[in-house]
Amino acid sequence: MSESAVSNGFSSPFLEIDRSEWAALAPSTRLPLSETELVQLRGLGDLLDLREVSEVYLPLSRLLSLYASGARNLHRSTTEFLGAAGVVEPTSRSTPFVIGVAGSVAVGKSTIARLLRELLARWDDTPRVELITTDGFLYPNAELERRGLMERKGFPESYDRRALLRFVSQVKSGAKEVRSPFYSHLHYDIVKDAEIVVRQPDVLIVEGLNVLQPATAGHRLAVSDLFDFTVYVDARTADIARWYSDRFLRLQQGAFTNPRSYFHRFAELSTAEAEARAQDIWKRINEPNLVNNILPTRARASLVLRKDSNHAVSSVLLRKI
Ligand SMILES: Nc1ncnc2c1ncn2[C@@H]1O[C@H](COP(=O)(O)OP(=O)(O)O)[C@@H](O)[C@H]1O
Ligand SMILES: CC(C)(COP(=O)(O)O)[C@@H](O)C(=O)NCCC(=O)O
Repeated sequence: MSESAVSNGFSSPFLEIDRSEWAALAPSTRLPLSETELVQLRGLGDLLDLREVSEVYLPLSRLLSLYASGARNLHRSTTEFLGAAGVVEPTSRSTPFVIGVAGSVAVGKSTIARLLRELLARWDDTPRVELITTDGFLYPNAELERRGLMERKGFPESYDRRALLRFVSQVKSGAKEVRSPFYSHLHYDIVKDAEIVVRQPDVLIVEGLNVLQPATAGHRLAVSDLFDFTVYVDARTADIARWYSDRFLRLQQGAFTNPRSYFHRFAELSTAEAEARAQDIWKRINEPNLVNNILPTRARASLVLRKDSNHAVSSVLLRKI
């Protein structure tokens, strides 16, 4: 374990835990996930194997469930304290523990968020876990076009940040049922009349590129102010660019062949042309967003997962408590 240097010369707020130390944390409990369940969670990747799950993500899910129980205990004690003076109802219910998952396009956020949802739900303290992605809060394409932002999809200004903040505030304050709009990667747009409904979970995971952004001038709060814990998924930019391109090529041979896909016009490209197209989108949109908007938020995370070129986590940076 060592002090980390994600901090511009200041004494680092993080403890850096290398892979083998972190793996030693894996509880002796049996992995609460079968091989079949795991296969369903893999998404498009082949490397997310049982070893990675048990050495990295199982301890992480345990740590998160400890933080969630800690928050619930704190709520219980403060309710008792404030309830004695009649300031709050003694029966006031603990509100959901909210986890943000941030990082570049194609770094593996959705794979990790889906896995954490499954693992967390298997711990006794956090059985009800819901997951939303911030793409549901992108402005619809028509509005992005009106604002001249079609080339900036995924940049902070391409989201309806007020609606996202309202959504998470409502979940966090214990509302019975809260609705999020739905974004389709197939249509590359918000789908009218579709929605995701969140009903008082124990844990809400909010996954998205920009969830760690602080409030901008003139705004009192950002969604990051409502998180109880945040995870930043980190890797070398050149590796992420390759993962982006690999995923693009796989989609080109799969989802893009669907005539309803926004990217159907790319289905007939040769591999070299498709690769060039992926690199062009990466260079014009996703890399500048990573460098200018996403990376600068890394030091705000509660925990940073550092991945190697094959997606294996090489170290974990945990904010000192
Ligand atoms: N742990 C992993 N092992 C192997 N491949 C992975 C892993 N995580 C993600 N991938 C692959 O990397 C690409 C990007 O992952 P994804 O979760 O879709 O990223 P994001 O949600 O950040 O855009 C996908 O092709 C995915 O299958
Ligand atoms: C939909 C996204 C903005 C990601 O949104 P998120 O859920 O992280 O808020 C991104 O996957 C995307 O489509 N970016 C636009 C550039 C591109 O097509 O890769």
